[in-house]
Amino acid sequence: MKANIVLLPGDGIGVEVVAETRATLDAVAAQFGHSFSYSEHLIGGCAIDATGTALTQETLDACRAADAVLLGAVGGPKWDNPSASVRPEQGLLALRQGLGLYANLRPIRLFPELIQASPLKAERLADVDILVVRELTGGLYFGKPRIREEVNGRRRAVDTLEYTDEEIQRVVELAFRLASSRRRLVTSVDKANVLESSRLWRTVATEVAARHPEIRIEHQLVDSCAMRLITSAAAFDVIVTENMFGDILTDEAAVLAGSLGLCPSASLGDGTRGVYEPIHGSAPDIAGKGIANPIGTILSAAMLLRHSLRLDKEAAVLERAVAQAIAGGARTADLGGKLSTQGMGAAVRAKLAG
Ligand SMILES: NC(=O)C1=CN([C@@H]2O[C@H](COP(=O)(O)OP(=O)(O)OC[C@H]3O[C@@H](n4cnc5c(N)ncnc54)[C@H](O)[C@@H]3O)[C@@H](O)[C@H]2O)C=CC1
Ligand SMILES: CC(C)CC(=O)C(=O)O
Ligand SMILES: [Mg+2]
Repeated sequence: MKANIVLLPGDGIGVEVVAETRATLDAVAAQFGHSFSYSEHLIGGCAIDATGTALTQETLDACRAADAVLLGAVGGPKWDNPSASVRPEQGLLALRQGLGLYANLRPIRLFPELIQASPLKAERLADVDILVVRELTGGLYFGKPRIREEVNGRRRAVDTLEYTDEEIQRVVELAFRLASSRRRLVTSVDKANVLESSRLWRTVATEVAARHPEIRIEHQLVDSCAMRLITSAAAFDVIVTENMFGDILTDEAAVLAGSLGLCPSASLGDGTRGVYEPIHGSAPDIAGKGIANPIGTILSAAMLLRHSLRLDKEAAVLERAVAQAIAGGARTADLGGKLSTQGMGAAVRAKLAG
């Protein structure tokens, strides 16, 4: 098949992990006789430097016209001035909103050979297989008003956590659909003991659950959820939650896997187009050294093959190649190894045909 893929490497290690993933997608295409064409566009800090804005209309239009988008990461110290009027992260938020990608699927799966890479005891990690469905275009990252001002000599700032019932319903509905082909448990995470928006979330989640009697629902407060992710992660199947809660809980859950650099994601809306990106950021502490782990991005590309291109077999072959490379001892520095980003990509490609 022919597919038009937009690459948005972004900033920092985003550039390094996307380059390695493109080479890996090319290897998949060659193996199965597909033709993937790529166009590369700016987002984040590099877009601010070139154009003054973190997401140009040109980049957004290219993404709208593509079959799928592969993104690295945005941000870095160069653009971190708290008084700056434009920030790299705004580009990513605008892209997600502009493409209507309201659900971010973040699977947390463990490779048995990496159990020792996690600081947690092995017995806490047995049977962990979690899918976090993070709401992506609402909640605290998008609510209005958003204010920063000075009033009577005092500095004041406001962020707003706002949801409509429709925004909650569509993402929770998706979580239930996904749970139906898994272990049939949805954990809806909120802060309903304090937040009005969470009480609406819990009410709507309960209404959605009533339409899916074959699937169990449990409600969990976000603070105790953070604790259970460490003490009893295997008890979770699908977690569905607010934008910022999901952002934070998934970085925590990455510790179960052994490294933030291993974890992929798919940002999806109602159609087949999606944005696929690792859950990590631009990692300024290791950027430019060629040592970032590309596996989170390569596994995001596998999600791209499955969700946007409907290439289930190719996705499975790529995921198997990653598993075999890791089983064969391939390790970047975050996993205690010595492989470079390119070395890890090459180790995966070496297992593709096998
Ligand atoms: N989706 C995105 O584009 C995201 C962007 N960011 C941005 O990234 C910048 C840095 O944020 P941080 O809080 O430092 O989070 P980060 O995720 O960039 O890094 C956290 C830690 O994990 C390590 N790490 C991350 N990815 C890795 C990989 N692939 N291989 C090996 N080690 C890896 C880093 O070296 C660092 O020690 C900020 O500007 C932030 O806004 C943060 C999260 C998501
Ligand atoms: C806007 C992003 C920087 C938020 C984030 O950390 C993420 O999506 O993982
Ligand atoms: Mg994050």
